[in-house]
Order: sequence, then structure tokens, then C-alpha cells
Amino acid sequence: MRGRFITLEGIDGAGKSSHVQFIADQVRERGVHVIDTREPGGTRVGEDVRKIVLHEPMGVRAEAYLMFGARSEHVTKVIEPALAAGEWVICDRFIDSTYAYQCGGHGLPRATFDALVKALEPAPVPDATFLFDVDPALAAERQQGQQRTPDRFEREKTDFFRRVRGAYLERARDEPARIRVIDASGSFEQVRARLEAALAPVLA
Ligand SMILES: Nc1ncnc2c1ncn2[C@@H]1O[C@H](COP(=O)(O)OP(=O)(O)OP(=O)(O)O)[C@@H](O)[C@H]1O
Ligand SMILES: Cc1cn([C@H]2C[C@H](O)[C@@H](COP(=O)(O)O)O2)c(=O)[nH]c1=O
Repeated sequence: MRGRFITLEGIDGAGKSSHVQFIADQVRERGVHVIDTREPGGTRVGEDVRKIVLHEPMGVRAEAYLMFGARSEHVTKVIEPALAAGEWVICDRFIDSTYAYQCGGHGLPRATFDALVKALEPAPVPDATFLFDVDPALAAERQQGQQRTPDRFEREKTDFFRRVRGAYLERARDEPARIRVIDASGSFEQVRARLEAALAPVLA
């Protein structure tokens, strides 16, 4: 039986990466093989692209093409083979990030985004997406603690993340059956409890 594909989304600092392993462990506890991965990344090519796209200045089209180039390798070499083998895949970011960041944040034309999605076909559609929704100011506060040098997206101003957040919420309104919005404000424990409640029907 084909595996299930779960993606996590949200603006930088929303706290989503802190829950990837928890979700993977919940799936494993049900005796299901699961892999966790991320975008941009997930393959040698994807991780090399990640270094470029997160740090080199470029136009939004180049950004989008690189994200989809890395994604093509990720889908064909990692995600699709795992799903076909009956494994579940937990992916930290996927196509919704491109819509939110490149269209919402950097103004990529919707028609260009749609053409890239079409060119990627056949690509798996997530069975469930958890959108960790939080105010950009709170997300920025959470990023304060990070030791590493911020990448070029993390260096964007609050207004950029307001646009990204708005684009995410637009996607969630358009696809309520797939995208579960998790209120990511509050303590780590509170967010974890909200995630557990949203995850339960997906694991049932
Ligand atoms: N509910 C929370 N309250 C306070 N801090 C949190 C909460 N959730 C996560 N954090 C902290 O916020 C920081 C960012 O968390 P995390 O890396 O999971 O965010 P993210 O959404 O994956 O960001 P990015 O997309 O940039 O990786 C981490 O230091 C994490 O420990
Ligand atoms: C897949 C994808 C990602 N991004 C951006 C979003 C983040 O700022 C970084 C990834 O960093 P993270 O710490 O792993 O979350 O890349 C994007 O702009 N477009 C995309 O398609």
C-alpha cells in the first residue's frame, strides 16, 4: 500500500522544524517505516542548491527555478520511491513554500508558479500539510536565539514575512482538506498539543 506524504510549512521561526521528529516517531510507533526530509535539500544536488539559494543574491525567477530544480531531484530520487515502497514521508517544506515565499514574498507571477508546478508533474500531492501559523514579530523573536549567521530569507524584514504568512493562509483557505493550520503562538507544549490533536486523524 502506498505511503502517506506529510509536509510542514510556516514562516522562518514559526517552530515547525522542532516537530518533525515527533511526527516521524508517532508514525514509527504505528509500525510504519518513515523518512524525514527537507526542502530545499533532501539529495546531494538539493543540498548543494540549498547553499546557493539561501546565500547568493538572485532574482525571484532564479530562486523559483532553483527550488523546483532541487525539488525535481528530491521527488524522483527520494520522495516518490519511498511512497511507492509504502513508506511515509515527512517533509519540512514543499511546494507551498514556493508559493508563499516566491509568489507572496518576492512577487513571482502566479502563472510562472503554476507553470513550474505543471512542469514538475507527476509530483506527489501531500496527504496532509501542517501550517504553523504565527505572527512574524513573534517568529523573529524566536530566531534571536539562533547562533548561526541568518540566511538571505531570514534577513528579510517583517513586512516580507507578513506577505509570506498571508500567502500561506490563502493556500490554507483554498485547500482546507489538505492544509491544517496550527496556531504556533504560545509555549512549545501548547503548540505540541495542538499538533497532536491535528495529527490524530491523519494517523488513524
Ligand atoms: N513555541 C515555541 N516557543 C518558543 N520558542 C520556540 C517555540 N517553538 C520553537 N521554538 C524555538 O524557535 C526557534 C526556531 O524553531 P524552528 O527551527 O523549529 O523554527 P522553523 O519554523 O523550522 O524555522 P526555519 O524555517 O527557519 O527553520 C528554535 O530555537 C526553537 O527552539
Ligand atoms: C522549499 C522553499 C524554501 N524557501 C525558503 C524558506 C526558508 O527561508 C528557507 C529554508 O530554510 P529552513 O530553515 O530550512 O526553513 O528557504 C523558499 O523561499 N522557497 C521554497 O520553495
